Amino acid sequence: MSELLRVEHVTAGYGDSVVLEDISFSLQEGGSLALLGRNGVGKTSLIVSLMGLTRLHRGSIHWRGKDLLRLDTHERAHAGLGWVPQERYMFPSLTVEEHLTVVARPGEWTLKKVYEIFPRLEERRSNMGNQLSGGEQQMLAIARALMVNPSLLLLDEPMEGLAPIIVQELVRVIRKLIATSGMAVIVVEQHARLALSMTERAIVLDRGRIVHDSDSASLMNDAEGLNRLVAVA
Ligand SMILES: Nc1ncnc2c1ncn2[C@@H]1O[C@H](COP(=O)(O)OP(=O)(O)OP(=O)(O)O)[C@@H](O)[C@H]1O
Repeated sequence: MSELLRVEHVTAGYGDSVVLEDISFSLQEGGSLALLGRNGVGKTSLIVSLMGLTRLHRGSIHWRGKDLLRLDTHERAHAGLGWVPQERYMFPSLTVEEHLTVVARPGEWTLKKVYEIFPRLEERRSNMGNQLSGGEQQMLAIARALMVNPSLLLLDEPMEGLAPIIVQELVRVIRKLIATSGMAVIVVEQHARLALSMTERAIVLDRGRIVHDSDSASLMNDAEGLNRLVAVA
C-alpha cells in the first residue's frame, strides 16, 4: 500500500493562538486511524487543519506526495478528502435524496450503494433534512461524504449524542467501510474503545501534542495506559 497522507511537524492554530504543536503522522491508502484524547486537546483542530481551516505556523502536509497546503478547502475536497464535521450541516429545504445527489461525483459510491449500507436513508429518501432524527442525520452526513467518493473519510465524533442502537448500526457500517472499501478513515471519538475496535492505528493528543502513537490493538490491551491517556470509563 502506498502513502496517502503525510503530516510533518505541523504547528497550527487560530489567529496567533497555537493549539497544535509539532504534529507528525502518516496514513497509507486504505489505512485507518483513531484520533483520541480528552475534550479540548485539539482533535477537531487537527481534522480542520487537514481541510485547510486553521492557520498553519509550521510544518508540511503531503497528499500522495504532493503539497496539500497549496490547495484551499474546496480543492482538498475535490482531491479526495471527505470531511464529516461534528456539526452535521443538514439543509432543512432539501430532501434526503437531494442531499446525496447534489454532491455526487463519479466513482464506486452511488445512490444505490449508499442506500444498501444505510437502508434507513432509503426509507426516508423524501424527508426533509430537518425531519430526521439525530442518528439519521449522522447517517446522512456520512452518506453524503461517501457520494463524493473520497480517498480519505474524516469522521469527527460520529457517535456523539446518538442512542446505543444507532451507535451499533454506525459502528457496523464504519467497520465495513474500513474493511472493504479501500478508502482510508480517520475517526475522532470520545468512546476510545469503540474507535480502537474499528481501526488499525491510534494516536492520542494531549494539549495539542501527540503523546501516544501505536497500533490500536496494543493500546486497547493496555487498560492502564488507555485510562491514563484518555480516562476511559
Ligand atoms: N475556531 C476557534 N477559534 C479559536 N480557538 C479555537 C477554535 N476552535 C477550537 N479552539 C480552541 O482550540 C483548542 C482545541 O479545541 P478542539 O475543538 O480542536 O479540541 P477537541 O479535542 O476536538 O475537543 P472536543 O472533544 O471537545 O471536540 C481548544 O482550546 C479550543 O478552545
